[in-house]
Amino acid sequence: MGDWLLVDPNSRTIVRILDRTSLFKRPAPGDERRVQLIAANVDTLFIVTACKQDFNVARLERYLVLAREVGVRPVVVLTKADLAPEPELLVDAARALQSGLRVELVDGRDPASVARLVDYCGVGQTVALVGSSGVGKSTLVKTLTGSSDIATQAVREDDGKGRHTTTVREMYRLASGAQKGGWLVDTPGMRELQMSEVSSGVTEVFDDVTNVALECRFSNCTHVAEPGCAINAAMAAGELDPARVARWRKLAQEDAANSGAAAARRSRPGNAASRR
Ligand SMILES: Nc1nc2c(ncn2[C@@H]2O[C@H](COP(=O)(O)OP(=O)(O)OP(=O)(O)O)[C@@H](O)[C@H]2O)c(=O)[nH]1
Ligand SMILES: [Zn+2]
Repeated sequence: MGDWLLVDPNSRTIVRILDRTSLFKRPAPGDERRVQLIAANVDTLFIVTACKQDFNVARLERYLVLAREVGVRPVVVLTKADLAPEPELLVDAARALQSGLRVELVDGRDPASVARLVDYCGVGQTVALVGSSGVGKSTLVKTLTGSSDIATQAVREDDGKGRHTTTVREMYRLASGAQKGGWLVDTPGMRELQMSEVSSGVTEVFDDVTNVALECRFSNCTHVAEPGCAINAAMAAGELDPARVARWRKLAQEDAANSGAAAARRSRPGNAASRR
């Protein structure tokens, strides 16, 4: 979902699908050699997390890696601001993860509070939501679409026979005040994205660590006990946070393992036996 189509206004037929500016995809369930497309042309990714128990730096970093890899702008949306004693501390913790990272603190139920997100939601903009269950994504959808009943906000799609049918409610029209805005994607597929083939995302989100790693004496340094390891030296000198280094290592290893498995699946011949 999320493709922009060039449509002939007279015949109302599709002329072509416009080139995608971004694309979230994953291995297709059931046939992992194929890819399933999840959302195209997303401009902004709202990484939704609640100020309560849900707040977790490692989880935020995972979503930041995905955003970077796909090339969409990440915005951390901290919900349930009204329930946290000192939400500003969490805002600071999130901002520290990446220079220039935008972090917005909201009470998702309050339109005045959610209004700070409208800049990302204008006409022509597509926003996608990610975040754990219960953090307040549906509540944000309701407030951002200006509807108390999101069931009425279903996307209308052409069914190919010239009639409009109402399909799955995973894409919503945003409203900025009385004006129509862009589009909001809230699909379960976004919750099942994997850390696979995201090595450039990992490198960029953890550039504080990866820049130091460039200084290691051996280019294939594992940063465990090698002589001349710049990562170990920087941790010893208090210049790198060992916890962040550990999170980087875990994500990089997870990505390498998943990416290797994905490449192996693709190279496996399909139905080799039946072709003989
Ligand atoms: N106090 C407070 N409660 C909120 C806020 N945002 C959401 N809630 C409440 O949190 C609960 C969960 O919100 P949902 O919007 O259903 O969460 P969700 O992320 O859509 O959850 P899933 O559908 O399971 O993915 C609901 O009871 C909301 O009313 C907020 O900013 N402040
Ligand atoms: Zn090293």
